[in-house]
Amino acid sequence: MHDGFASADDRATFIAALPKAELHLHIEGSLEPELMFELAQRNNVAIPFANVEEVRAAYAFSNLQDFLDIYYQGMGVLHTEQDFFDLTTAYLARAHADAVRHVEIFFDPQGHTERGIAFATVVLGISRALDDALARYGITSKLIMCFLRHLSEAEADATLDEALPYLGRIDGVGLDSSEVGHPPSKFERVFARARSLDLKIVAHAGEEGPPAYVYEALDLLKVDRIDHGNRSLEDPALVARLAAAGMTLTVCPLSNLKLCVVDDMAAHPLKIMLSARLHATVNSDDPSYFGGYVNANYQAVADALDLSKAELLTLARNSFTGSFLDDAAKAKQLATIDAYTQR
Ligand code: HPA
Ligand SMILES: [Zn+2]
Repeated sequence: MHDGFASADDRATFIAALPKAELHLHIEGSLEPELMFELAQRNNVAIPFANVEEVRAAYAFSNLQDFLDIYYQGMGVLHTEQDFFDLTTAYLARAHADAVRHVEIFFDPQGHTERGIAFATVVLGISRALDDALARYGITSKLIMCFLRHLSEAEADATLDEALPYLGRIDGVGLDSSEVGHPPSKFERVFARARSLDLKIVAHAGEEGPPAYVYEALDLLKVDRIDHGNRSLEDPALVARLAAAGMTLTVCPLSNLKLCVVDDMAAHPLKIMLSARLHATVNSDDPSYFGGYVNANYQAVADALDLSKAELLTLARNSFTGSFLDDAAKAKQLATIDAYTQR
């Protein structure tokens, strides 16, 4: 019935402990309603919800912008270094429970500096939690600073200036927020500067935006990975190019469903991506808002698309090969997958 598995339960058990990396996770999107209330109280911030149930009920989105409006409002409860530490620590405990061995975390500094929170407060809180997770769980990490694409390139440039003292802890830069109307070309110069600083480069492209935005991410920003990339499938030449380049796509199934990028999980393109030899990975994006952490994402697509053991192993392997770990660390992680398969 399920290729490589005796039953659906057997597959769920396999997914639960499968060693994996998460490469597309906005730390602000892991803010659970319970912590939102706790921090609102701690920092004396008013929130327009009476209880956790009201917050969850507000998480019904018909597109990316619907979500972003509530996401930027939610992050308003984060004020102190301890808040960012607590947020990141809570995510890492969930990641550990999902057999995540390596994480590459996005953060949105402009969502905080715009509100008067110091850049240092954000980076120091997040990175202290990342250091703790290495000691506590052995989870390794990279940190990726995203520019908000609805803001100007000059503002992104100023944010890169603010990051300069912290480049020892920041591994890459990304591009997120409202995609349509804000093509990668708008940020060509600031990404060139980031490359000159030896930062890794990623960009959200082809989530709601057209294939042309994916081409721009490749040709103008010179990305090392594409975040989402779903709409690449509309352009066979682009698919062939991404496959030939071994370009990793960080795909987010529950996000795609909640933001109506797909109408139904059964219509999710993940299996088509794998058949086209695209280096797809599975990730949670904003797990608190989209209804599940990384294993829930694997499980949802596995059920809807009846993924085989071989496909699940490919996804987990892709998560390490597409990571920014060095070759020795990648080899070590891939060996843990081989050992897992042979149990
Ligand atoms: O899925 C996303 N897309 C664009 N911007 C975002 N910021 C947080 N999540 C997202
Ligand atoms: Zn994202």
